Amino acid sequence: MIIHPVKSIQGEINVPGDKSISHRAIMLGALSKGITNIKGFLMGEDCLSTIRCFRDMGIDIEINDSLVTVNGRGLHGLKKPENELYVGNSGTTLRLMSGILAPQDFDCIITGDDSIKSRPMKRIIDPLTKMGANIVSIESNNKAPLKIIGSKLHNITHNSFVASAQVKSCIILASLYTENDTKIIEPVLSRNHTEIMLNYFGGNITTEGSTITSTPVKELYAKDINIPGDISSAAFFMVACLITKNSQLVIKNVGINPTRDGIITVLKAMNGDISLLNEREINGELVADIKVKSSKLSGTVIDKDIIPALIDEIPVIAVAACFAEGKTIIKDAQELKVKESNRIETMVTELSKMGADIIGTDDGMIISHSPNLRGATVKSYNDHRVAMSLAIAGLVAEGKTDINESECIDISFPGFYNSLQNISDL
Ligand SMILES: O=C(O)C1=C[C@@H](OP(=O)(O)O)[C@@H](O)[C@H](O)C1
Ligand SMILES: C=C(OP(=O)(O)O)C(=O)O
Repeated sequence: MIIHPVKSIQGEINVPGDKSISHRAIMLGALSKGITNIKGFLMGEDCLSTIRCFRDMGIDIEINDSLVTVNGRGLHGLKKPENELYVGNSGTTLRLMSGILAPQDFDCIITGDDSIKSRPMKRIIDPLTKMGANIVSIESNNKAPLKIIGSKLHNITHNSFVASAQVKSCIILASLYTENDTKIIEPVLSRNHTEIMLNYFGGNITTEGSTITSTPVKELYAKDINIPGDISSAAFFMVACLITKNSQLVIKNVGINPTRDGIITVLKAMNGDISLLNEREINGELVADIKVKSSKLSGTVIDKDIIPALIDEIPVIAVAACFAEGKTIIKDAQELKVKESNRIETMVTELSKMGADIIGTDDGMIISHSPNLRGATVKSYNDHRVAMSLAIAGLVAEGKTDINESECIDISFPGFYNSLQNISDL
């Protein structure tokens, strides 16, 4: 992908559907009795991987333009897949599905691409094993491929060492197949889309602080779902607009769930001119239009409790930080090292090539005011968020930015380049 500097960002856009909610809509639709119609589903590769896996387990899922219809077969309706389940690049698919597979009455193998095979799975193997699951890491390295031998599960109380919605959701989904309450205690409450959607489908999940209690129910019931735009995708345009002169943008219909809205809090703390319009609730999720204007940013400290609410946005926050007076310090974000790439290493390496003053630390980055970025040949390490963050930097760099391995953007944001063209002179 080639990016040239733009004069300004203007207009109104929609971003594709929320990735986390799209995965969950397929999974819970499949496990419910009846038909779930999904509007606003993200047709990105990760979510299509979730569809493929459920089709492989006998779930009839139709895609008609932008409408996805899941013919749910209830909690006990999945069939043994004929082949290995392949999740592609999607950590969410692998970790959430493991919770669904562990209590089935069949065995299967679940695997994915090279990036997936390098990501840690002990964090789900341990609690699932404590629940009575039989999971074998085939290479004995606590990573995928995993062989999951369906077993009878029981409830647990799990103190999670990491605020991870994938770990939490994996355990909640497994707990649907137990008899008593399961409790999960998180260090900080992570994104709660699973809890919201399960309750919407007739489940029984309660949350007090960062303790989640799942009370098993006999059956889930299908319901139609409207998925809002993904705040993680909107983040790229929010930053693009803030750092480009004479710009103003409205991003319509974006999910602003408080467990996801850290990007808004942080960009406002950096002096970003951001306002929320038309706030409303759809299927239990908060939604708004986000209005952004070019701003003179200042540095900030991002740490502790807010990290889970903006974990996927840190690569693009690093770009914003180059344009902020003073220093921006990002701490307590070790989780960045175990995403699609080591996002501390990859962002530091590639943004440095463009002239950013950025230093990697063990748990984050320190970025100093370095607004004179220059175009360069950079690469994404096949990490969609890295590719898109570098593209945003390219919009305000001098000269041409050539991003290698940019196809991975389709994982979460098909049409990203066209959207940029729609709001600028790119
Ligand atoms: O549950 C989810 O949908 C996700 C949770 C987060 O991962 P962790 O649970 O590993 O923090 C996030 O980074 C990922 O993009 C999506
Ligand atoms: C980390 C991400 O996704 P996943 O864990 O599902 O691969 C992401 O989309 O940034």
